[in-house]
Amino acid sequence: MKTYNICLLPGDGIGPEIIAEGVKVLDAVGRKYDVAFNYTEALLGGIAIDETGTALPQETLDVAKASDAVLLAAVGGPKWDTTDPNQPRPEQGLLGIRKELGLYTNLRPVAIFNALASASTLKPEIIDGVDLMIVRELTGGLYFGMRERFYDEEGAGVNGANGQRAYDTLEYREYEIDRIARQAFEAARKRRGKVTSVDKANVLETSRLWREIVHAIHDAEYPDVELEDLLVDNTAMQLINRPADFDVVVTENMFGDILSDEAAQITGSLGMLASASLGDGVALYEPSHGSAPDIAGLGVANPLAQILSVEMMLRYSFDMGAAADDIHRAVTAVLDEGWRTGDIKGPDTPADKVVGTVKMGDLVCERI
Ligand SMILES: NC(=O)c1ccc[n+]([C@@H]2O[C@H](COP(=O)([O-])OP(=O)(O)OC[C@H]3O[C@@H](n4cnc5c(N)ncnc54)[C@H](O)[C@@H]3O)[C@@H](O)[C@H]2O)c1
Ligand SMILES: CC(C)[C@H](C(=O)O)[C@@H](O)C(=O)O
Ligand SMILES: [Mg+2]
Repeated sequence: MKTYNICLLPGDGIGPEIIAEGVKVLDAVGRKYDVAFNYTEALLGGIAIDETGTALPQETLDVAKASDAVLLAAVGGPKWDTTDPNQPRPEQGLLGIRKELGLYTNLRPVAIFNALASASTLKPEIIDGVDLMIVRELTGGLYFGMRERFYDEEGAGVNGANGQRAYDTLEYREYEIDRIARQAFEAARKRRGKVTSVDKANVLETSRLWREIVHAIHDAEYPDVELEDLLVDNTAMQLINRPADFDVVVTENMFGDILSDEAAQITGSLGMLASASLGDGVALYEPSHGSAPDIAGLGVANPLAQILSVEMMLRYSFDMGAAADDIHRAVTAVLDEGWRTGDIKGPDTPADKVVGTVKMGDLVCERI
């Protein structure tokens, strides 16, 4: 029997609740296709800080690197929120594992499930036909540049300030832009053949370099793909104005973070947005949303972004396209039958169709 080893990182908040549903779905697929999934759970984020003092313990990294794929839920929460730069933060664990595993490509598919059209913030005629893929650069930019907090004389005393100062740096190397641009063009060739490259080239030097490199690769190797440039502020507006016009959207780390939460709302909820983080080795799959501390422990979180991340794992890491299709079909069927978690229910959803995290996972498994 084919066996895959999966590193599980439940993390914090709703993390343990939703990852359990992802595992349930994997097991359902395993039974159907006679494949065994072995799980090794490891610590990441706030729980890792509590138990080991660091958000990314070496042991977690070792388990992740030795696995065939990593399934992550979410990290963070108010318990560990601090503005003290000397205190560990859960998010450092997430950024650390992305960097250590070299996961420079983050794919965030924004597809509409027809049954959820009424859950979208946007009008039905605007979301009709929306199917876009955000290709977010994940290991560079502002998230990983030099940063510092310090005191300096200049600002001290002005309006009573005591002179604190801080900076973050936004930096990109040519090869980092080159490789993410290729990922976007390759994705576009498998989709509808269009790439929108999002930057802020009217202001930022990194964006001007980004634009030059994206165009050079396009002209030399992907002339068959349609390429458009769009400034990030305009993109934020166009995403809710004409979302169906986008196919592949490629952008730097922070713009991608912001635009993907915005795009999630087109689908109805952040609880629907899956993601795959890919590099040259083991890949990591996680929902795009966070640990949702406001609903943690209540059993009401939507597990579908996690389950759809499992779908991506089967497709990208295990070459199990048929099983991935089964998951997608099962989720579609459950939604078509009217089942909803709280975040995607509409004014017309009957109360007996509103289910919790575990029930939603069960419904998907039954249809696999
Ligand atoms: N990948 C990650 O681990 C990740 C991603 C984003 C935020 N975070 C962290 O999560 C913590 C909370 O951040 P936040 O509140 O800004 O963002 P969040 O994504 O956790 O939540 C935003 C809103 O969406 C809702 N939501 C999110 N996922 C949901 C789901 N599956 N089902 C139903 N509703 C859902 C939440 O209840 C909340 O109202 C912070 O510590 C943040 O740093 C982690
Ligand atoms: C938690 C945070 C560091 C993370 C990010 O900004 O990358 C999250 O918002 C995401 O979108 O995965
Ligand atoms: Mg985010």
